[in-house]
Amino acid sequence: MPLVVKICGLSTRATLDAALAAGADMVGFVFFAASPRHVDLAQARELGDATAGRAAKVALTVDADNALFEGVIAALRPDILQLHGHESVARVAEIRRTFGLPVMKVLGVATPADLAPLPDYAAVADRILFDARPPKGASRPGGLGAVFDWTLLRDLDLARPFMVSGGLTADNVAEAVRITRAGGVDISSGVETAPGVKDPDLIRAFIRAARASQELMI
Ligand SMILES: O=C(O)c1ccccc1N[C@@H]1O[C@H](COP(=O)(O)O)[C@@H](O)[C@H]1O
Repeated sequence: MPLVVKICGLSTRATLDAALAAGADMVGFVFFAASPRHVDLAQARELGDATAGRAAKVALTVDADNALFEGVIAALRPDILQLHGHESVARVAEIRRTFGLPVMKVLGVATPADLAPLPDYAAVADRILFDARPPKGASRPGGLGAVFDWTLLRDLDLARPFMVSGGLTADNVAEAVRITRAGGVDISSGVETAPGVKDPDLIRAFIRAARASQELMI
């Protein structure tokens, strides 16, 4: 299976176009006001229209209520909902049922204990995304450029597709894929020159390195 490459936190037409032209499989848009990558609904509509079938659109939310989902879905028309907060297993199932869209639940990882809820989430989510668990008091639960110990995912036996994120760059993505055998990779900070400022050259370099990492595994 080809590696799924997601570029997240896109907020301008130029960087979205760079990600699409470079062959991103998924493009992510952040709906979380405290994030430097937050987009409003008008931006989401414009960026969503520009994506138009060239990649899967992912709406990233953090403990969102149904009203926010309704607005985001109407504006962006996402293909996947990324749940990056403390959504319970029941809430994940409810979101999936209510909005009729695939959901990708994020699990923050720092120690083996963080993987304990994995079977329950895997039973209700379409896809799992592993990210570094944010430090206490962090201003946001992701997009911090923090790496976790990928060996915690070694030999993972999961009945769902899973992706890895957290501090990925063009330089370390091959190692992350080699250790975790993830089916996909997701990046935000590692393709930026400052928080929220995406760089087309870094986007291209990351996608190239991610694709090359898979060739190394065959
Ligand atoms: O990008 C953000 O600001 C953000 C805000 C709230 C939740 C998640 C966020 N980002 C996601 O975190 C992971 C890892 O990002 P990074 O590559 O370490 O910067 C990724 O899914 C981002 O989209």
